[in-house]
Amino acid sequence: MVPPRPPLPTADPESTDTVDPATVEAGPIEAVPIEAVPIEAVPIEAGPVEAVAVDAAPRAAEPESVQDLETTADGQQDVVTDVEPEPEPEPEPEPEPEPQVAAEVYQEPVDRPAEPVAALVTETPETADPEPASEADPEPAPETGHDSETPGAEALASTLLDDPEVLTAPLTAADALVIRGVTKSFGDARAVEGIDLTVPAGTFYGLVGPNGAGKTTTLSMIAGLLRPDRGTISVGGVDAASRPLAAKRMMGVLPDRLRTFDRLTGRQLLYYYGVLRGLSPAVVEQRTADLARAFDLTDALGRVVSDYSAGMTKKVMLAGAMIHSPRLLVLDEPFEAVDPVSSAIILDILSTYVAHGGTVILSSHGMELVERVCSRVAVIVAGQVLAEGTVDEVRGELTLEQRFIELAGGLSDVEGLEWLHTFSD
Ligand SMILES: Nc1ncnc2c1ncn2[C@@H]1O[C@H](COP(=O)(O)OP(=O)(O)OP(=O)(O)O)[C@@H](O)[C@H]1O
Repeated sequence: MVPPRPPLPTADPESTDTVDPATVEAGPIEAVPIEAVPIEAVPIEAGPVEAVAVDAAPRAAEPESVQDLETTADGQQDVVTDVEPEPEPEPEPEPEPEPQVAAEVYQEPVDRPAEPVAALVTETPETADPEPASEADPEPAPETGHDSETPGAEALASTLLDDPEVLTAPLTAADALVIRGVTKSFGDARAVEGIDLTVPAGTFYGLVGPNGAGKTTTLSMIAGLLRPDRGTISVGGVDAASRPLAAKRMMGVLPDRLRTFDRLTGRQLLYYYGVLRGLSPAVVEQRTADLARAFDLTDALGRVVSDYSAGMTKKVMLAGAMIHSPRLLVLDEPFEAVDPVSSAIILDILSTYVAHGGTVILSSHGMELVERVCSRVAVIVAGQVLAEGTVDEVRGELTLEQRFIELAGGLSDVEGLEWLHTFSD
């Protein structure tokens, strides 16, 4: 038998439990004092973070989240996180972060698992990288071997390459990068059409081509940011499709557009670049100081990256690409917007890095620069490699710029712009 329902409560004018809104007089709202609780920055121990593989998606539909699903060859989906984050929504008005927060990151270590990051870097057993995920580097901060205010490229390159993780890295292949038959379309538009490239280890390799030729698309596929429709990419002998984590671990990437967590300070950004790549906070701190001195960013480290100039942003992201001393640097337009002094320093650092066995593949529109520093070059036009080889082989009797213009189809017709000289005022 169903028990009888209790009567519904009726409004009692004397009661304080129920209130007739019509009878309530608005009173002043009292501010309630809130006890401030200090927010601790937590150093995160985590394995290396992989770049996101994004399927062919039109630019307009690029993902907003820093997390993306990476579908593996066997159809499994992995959640991976990108070192190069996607743009954040419009910044809300918020107090500027205190510069000392970054310092607290190092001073107040809290021994607790880094759930957010650990959860982001997952791999299904089917595609799991047989190598153990690199752990936080237990080594103390390495000696930098320099006392001067500005480290020389030699010292910096030695510091970066004198990393036990790198020395034990699995790269044994003579070729740092091998690309075969790689094709990529966006809808009906074929951006890259059956590209073959071979980049020997210890090479400074230049990718040149006119606007829209497919350079960024090619570099994005190498970096694991885009998935090729067809073809294979092998990094240091590791197939990037079947072992994406192992392949990405060997790379440092400067993506085409300067999208990053720009509400962090430069120091915080480099901290996360470092720890997400498995370095200990002490090593990150040391390398941050070295890189900041080299890139003339020391005074800017405490400022939020959104306040940086384009060149400064490029430099701090370049520093982030280098901080874990990768075998291969994949750099999209590293010198664009960078001043001549900084360009010279970056070139010096990269040249010394290459001289010590590192490999650089970069895209650039600076023919003179490519001609001067690159040992090999590929000219891409309309998604195809039209010339490849040593700089001497590619340019022949011409300058690289002349050869480039020739391969790109010559100078465009400037007829029809006579109206430009009529000066409407
Ligand atoms: N996400 C995308 N969605 C649609 N089309 C794209 C996308 N990315 C590139 N493309 C197209 O692919 C082609 C190659 O572009 P890509 O950015 O690789 O050229 P690029 O050689 O790097 O050019 P630039 O020198 O101007 O940077 C272009 O036609 C471009 O419009």
